[in-house]
Amino acid sequence: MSDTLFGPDNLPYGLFTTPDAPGHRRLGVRFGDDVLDLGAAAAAFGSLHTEVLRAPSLNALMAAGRPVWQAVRAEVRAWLTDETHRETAARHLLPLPQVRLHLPFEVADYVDFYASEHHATNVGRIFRPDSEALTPNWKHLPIGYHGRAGTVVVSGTPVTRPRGQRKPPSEPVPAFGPSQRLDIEAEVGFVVGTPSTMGTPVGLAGFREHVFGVTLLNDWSARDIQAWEYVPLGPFLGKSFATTVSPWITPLDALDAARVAPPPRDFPLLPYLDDSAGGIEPGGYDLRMTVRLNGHTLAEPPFSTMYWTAAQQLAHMTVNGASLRTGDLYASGTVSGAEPAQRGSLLELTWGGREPLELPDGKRTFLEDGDEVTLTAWAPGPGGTRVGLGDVTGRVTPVE
Ligand SMILES: O=C(O)/C=C/C(=O)CC(=O)CC(=O)O
Ligand SMILES: [Ca+2]
Ligand SMILES: [Mg+2]
Repeated sequence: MSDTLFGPDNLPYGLFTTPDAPGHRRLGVRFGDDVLDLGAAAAAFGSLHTEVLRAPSLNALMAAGRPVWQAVRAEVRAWLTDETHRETAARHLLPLPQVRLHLPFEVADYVDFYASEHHATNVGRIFRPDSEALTPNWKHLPIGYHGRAGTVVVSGTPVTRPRGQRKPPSEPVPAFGPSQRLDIEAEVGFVVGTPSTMGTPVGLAGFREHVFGVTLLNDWSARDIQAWEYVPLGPFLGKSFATTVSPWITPLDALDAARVAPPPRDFPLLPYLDDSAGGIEPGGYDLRMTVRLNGHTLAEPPFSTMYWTAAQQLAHMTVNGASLRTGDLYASGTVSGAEPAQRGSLLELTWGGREPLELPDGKRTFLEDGDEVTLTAWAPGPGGTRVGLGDVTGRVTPVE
């Protein structure tokens, strides 16, 4: 078990059904290549938290708050690892191939940030070659936009090629049709558990109290639709057709050994974003991501290079008094490192489609029908172990 990505220091949460009871959604914890049926195990062990663990989504546990998250995590770990409990727990373990995984929580609001300096610089150069790559606000606040919560889907859900308006600069009027520049964005999503009160901002120190866990996320993006529609209000239909998340939500506590300081800041930050003061935990996470297209590795984006941290994004998102709801999902923004092989989108990897990638199955700029994209990631765990994030996969299907 020591070299698994899903050992006793990880224990991510998911939601599953079995073929004999397809309508009965059950919470599970991944352990190696098995799923622990949480509700059944909780009842067998007489857990105080049986009710939230028998709920048909993660929202009840997420809303219960950090003390309950910590208590449940300690219990589950004991069930799976203590000699006295293992026999009982084994009765509630199911092999992964025998279950179907579902979107594990009800998404409330969905927000996407733009926090990689390398990504933002690359996109600025590609989309706005005649302007400064970074806008004047970029290093003073984490830029974000509101996405579409209802089209967040679980890994494995097919993604239909979106249709829309597109207008290359060379054309006088827009045309309508299937996107010809369908892209991916390799991101990390943060899932809010504990809600907050309207009018009361959540400071940097509130991150651990409010954020339940982490998921990999693919922010599918139609670059031709996006480039024509986004001025002046930002991304809209170019991104709202689908966003894929992992079926496994990794608890923040599983990523403690992966915490790192973010890159040095180029400007002093306003107090509500300033994490250089004493007493604030390092806000970065050392997550090593891989992007694959039809099995070929395209890039290895390093999350540790993100300029803005998830704690700063949460503080910014609430500084105006906006409240948090259980199930709010906010994404980091595309993760791109300094090296070309660390870029988290095809837009950057092919420099706007001008430099096709040479793959074993031919040249590639943007996604073709039938393409399958997979994001994976792991983080350093305690004592030299590794903590895996759940994979995020999606295949592009043609539009009728
Ligand atoms: O700079 C732009 O015009 C647009 C950038 C994006 O694609 C928005 C986005 O999703 C941000 C990100 O993933 O980092
Ligand atoms: Ca994005
Ligand atoms: Mg999206």
